[in-house]
Parts: sequence; structure tokens; C-alpha cells
Amino acid sequence: MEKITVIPEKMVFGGSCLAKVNGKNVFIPYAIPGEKIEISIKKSFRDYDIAEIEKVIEPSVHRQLPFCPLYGKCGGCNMQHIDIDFQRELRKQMLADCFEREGINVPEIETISGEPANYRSRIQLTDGGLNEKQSNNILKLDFCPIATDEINSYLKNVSQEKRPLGRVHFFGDKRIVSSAQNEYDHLVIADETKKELWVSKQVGKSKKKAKNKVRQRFAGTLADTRNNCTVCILGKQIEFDVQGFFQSNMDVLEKTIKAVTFNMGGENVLDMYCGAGTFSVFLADIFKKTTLVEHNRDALVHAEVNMAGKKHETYGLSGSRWVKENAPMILEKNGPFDAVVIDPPRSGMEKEVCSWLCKNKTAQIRSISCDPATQARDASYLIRSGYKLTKLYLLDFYPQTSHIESLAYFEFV
Ligand SMILES: C[S@@+](CC[C@H](N)C(=O)[O-])C[C@H]1O[C@@H](n2cnc3c(N)ncnc32)[C@H](O)[C@@H]1O
Repeated sequence: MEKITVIPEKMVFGGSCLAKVNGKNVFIPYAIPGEKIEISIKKSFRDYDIAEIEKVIEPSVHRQLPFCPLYGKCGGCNMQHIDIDFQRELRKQMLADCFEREGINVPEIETISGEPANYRSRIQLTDGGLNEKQSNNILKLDFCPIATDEINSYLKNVSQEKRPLGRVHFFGDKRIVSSAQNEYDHLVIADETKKELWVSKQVGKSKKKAKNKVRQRFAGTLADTRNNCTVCILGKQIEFDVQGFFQSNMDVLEKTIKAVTFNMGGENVLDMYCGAGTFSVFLADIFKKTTLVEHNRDALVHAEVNMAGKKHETYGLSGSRWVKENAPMILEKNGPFDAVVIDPPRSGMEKEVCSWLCKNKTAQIRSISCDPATQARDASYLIRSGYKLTKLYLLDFYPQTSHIESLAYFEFV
């Protein structure tokens, strides 16, 4: 295999570094921009190649020894070989790149961060271990340096053989104040196999029919109450289903909530893609009325509990349908939204939701995203419609990985 010496220019979204070899883009995992490395091409495509590092000739000053023995094998971390400050710098650059590619002038990016390790309150095990990267093997583990103490206590005390088989979700955090389970302190274990059996019992039908029913999100909800968990975030209790969506870094979540709600207030606020209503719980303190939209009705069951006693309306349908079927009537009844908080899935805002925001000229939009490329795409539509991007934050929810979350402030003046 031919060995090629390169100095990668930059890290790109996904965490590989980019170098040019004979004019062709080559992506190199586990490299660091600016260091001299010897690589060999492992996979070749029409427009780009993927290479592996054979030797680090002149290491970057930011290169360090990874602190986890499973690094490179488990699919979780991909930046442990870089010191934490430079990691954050690289994540910032990747975020800025996405916006610049859309022709957007990027303001100075601020970083909201927490601990570099021991932060992750959610992990997923398969047959008691971790899925090995690009393989069907299961990696055994009795410690994960990224996970919280509560998860590590389980990994230490329950041997691999005694852990449940199949895919199992763990949520462990000192902020858990109550859960439907009480076997382990501050830890909820959601076993997917058990969920199927539970659903089957609930609807009294065959397992297959029951599963189909669960998928019919608009037909109602069959939330599995055994996976319920309540955490205390900034002094407020928030309930959610461990198998549903909830952030995995509670320290950064608390700081994010403060940044999302900073300098806002008024009559009406919309929490689009609200999940269990995490942001709404805090928005309700500063707005008179909160409107929540979310297509997963299981999540809305929790949102209703979380918003009890607060003036609100929930809509269990997709953002695009809400915009078409409900928004006109709500605007007529309540007047315009003073602010919109929007936290879509990776695919970004639905087209209809983005166009609706463009037309509505809302004074303040706070856009939270788990994919800077789709956030930048949506931002470009907002900016072309007259919104100003006034602030951009890197939300450093996942240190040691190239995963990027971000928060953008838009204003219509
Ligand atoms: C990134 S999560 C944000 C949840 C919430 N804001 C939170 O912080 O907990 C995105 C949410 O969007 C919901 N969702 C995905 N596609 C949707 C759609 N087309 N319409 C409405 N909600 C959607 C998901 O179910 C999920 O709860």
C-alpha cells in the first residue's frame, strides 16, 4: 500500500481531517490539523478518498494519549487524542464553516461547556456491552470515563453476564429525584425487549400488532410508565421517558436553558419541537402563555405533567401540519408570538415551518440544533427574509466527540 505524507488543513464536520492528494480530497480520521502524518488510502470514491494514519511524523502540540482503553474501538469518542481546549476550538471552527458555506457572516462564537469527561448521563448497551465500531462485535466494559458516576457504579457492580440482553438504555444522574424504578440509586434502565412485552400486555393483542399500534403516533399514546424519570433542573422538576428524547449532559443543559431564555419575555411564546417541554417549563416563567408543538404524543404526555398549572396549549402533530392547520387560528386568537424557541431533529426545520417563520417576522427566535449544517441552511432562509443572526453559541454537550450542538439567536428589527 502506497504511503503518502500530508499535513491536513482542517477538521471537517464528522471529525475527520481534510488533506488534498493530487487535487483529490482525502478524509483522515484521528488526525489533527497542522501535523505531519503518513497515510495510506483505505477506501476510494469518485470525489474523495478515506485514509488511515500509518505514522505521525511531526505530532501536533495538541496531540495527547487517549484516556480510554476502548478509544478507537467503540463508536463513541473520536477526539480523545486532542487536548480539550483545542477540541473546542476545532468544534467552533466546524460550526463556523457550516455557516460560512451558506454565505453567512458569523459573529464571534461563544462556547457553553461543562466537564470534559464524566458528564454523560445516557448510554446504550447491547447485550451488556458497547457496539464495536464498524463491526457486529460487542465490547465488554466495566468503566466508561465519559459516563456519569451513576452509570459507572452500575458498570462496576453488575458483571457483563448479569446485564440484560438486547438493546438497553441507561439514564443515570445525581439530579434524578424520582423514577418508576428503585433498584439502583439515580439510575433508570429502559430495556427495549421488556417494552415490547409491556405494550403487548397493555393492548391485549399480538406483539406485532401492539408494536404497530405504538408506531401510530397520531392515534394516541402507549407511554411505558416504567421508564419514567424525573430530574431536577435549575430547581424545577422535569419528567421524561428514558427511551424518548432528553439531553445527555445535565450540566450543559442547565447552562443552555439560561442562554435560551436570556433576555426574553412577553405575552406569547412558541416551543416548536418541544419534546417533554424542557424549555417550556422555563419559558412559562417569563411569558404569559406557552404553545408547545411536538409530533411524539408520548413526549407530550410528559410535557403536560411538566407544564401543569402553567398557562399553555399543546399540539401533538408535526410542525408542518401545525403551521397549516392550527397556526392561523392561534395567531388570530392570541396575537403574534413574541418569541419562538425551535429545537428540530437533525434534519432541521421542516420546509413549511421555516417558510412560516420567514413570513412571520418574529421579534426573537432561539434556534437550538444538533446539526450545524441544517441549522446554517435554515439560518440562510431566515436571514434572506430579514432576520439578523445576533449570536451563535457552541453548546459543548459532547466533549471528546466531534458532535456539535449549537444555539443561534435571530432577531427581526
Ligand atoms: C432535538 S429534540 C428536542 C426536544 C426538546 N426541545 C428538548 O430539549 O427536550 C427534537 C424533537 O422534535 C420532535 N420531532 C421530530 N420531527 C418532528 C416533526 N416533524 N414535527 C414535530 N416534532 C418533531 C422529536 O420527537 C423530538 O422530541
